[in-house]
Amino acid sequence: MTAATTVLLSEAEIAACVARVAETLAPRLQPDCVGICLLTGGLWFTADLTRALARLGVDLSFDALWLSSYGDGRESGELLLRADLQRPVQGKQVLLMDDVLDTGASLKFARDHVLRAGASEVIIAVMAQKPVARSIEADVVGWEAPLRYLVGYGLDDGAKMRGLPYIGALD
Ligand SMILES: O=P(O)(O)OC[C@H]1O[C@H](OP(=O)(O)OP(=O)(O)O)[C@H](O)[C@@H]1O
Ligand SMILES: Nc1nc2[nH]cnc2c(=O)[nH]1
Repeated sequence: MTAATTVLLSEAEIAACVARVAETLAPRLQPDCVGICLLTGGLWFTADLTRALARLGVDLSFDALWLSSYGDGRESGELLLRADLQRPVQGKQVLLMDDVLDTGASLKFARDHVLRAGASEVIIAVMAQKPVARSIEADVVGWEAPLRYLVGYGLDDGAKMRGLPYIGALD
């Protein structure tokens, strides 16, 4: 563990949150639902959530959308679409999965993007949500996070710390 990191949510607590998210989502998901991971940070939550859903008998189609706005900094900046979807979502229910909902700029872009591509419904699941006023809300939230700079479980500090199995705060 990096000395300055305070553990906020342990590996076991993350697993319990993901299981709860999967149980909440499972009854809402249609057989042709397309699960979309917001890269890069959403990868870890998406991997765990898709496996938790599979344990409940839900097998999603899988795709990814690569967005970037924070770069190596700690503030939301210009939002870049680095790589687009690989599969059509026309007429389909979409499940967007990401690590954290902060200002909402990334998920708002992603939701608008898949709606423009013809998705019939968009459900948003995030591992963590910060207490910030914004124009978009998640449908299912794993953990209500404090207003701190988070790392671990996909959340990076200059591309490092994503692989930490817990969520911590640097500040
Ligand atoms: O609600 P917001 O203020 O938009 O912040 C949330 C986004 O910030 C991070 O992405 P980042 O741009 O750092 O890219 P990354 O996925 O490569 O970490 C995180 O993975 C979310 O996608
Ligand atoms: N690593 C990291 N990325 C973010 N993107 C938006 N909020 C955060 C945060 O707290 N930590």
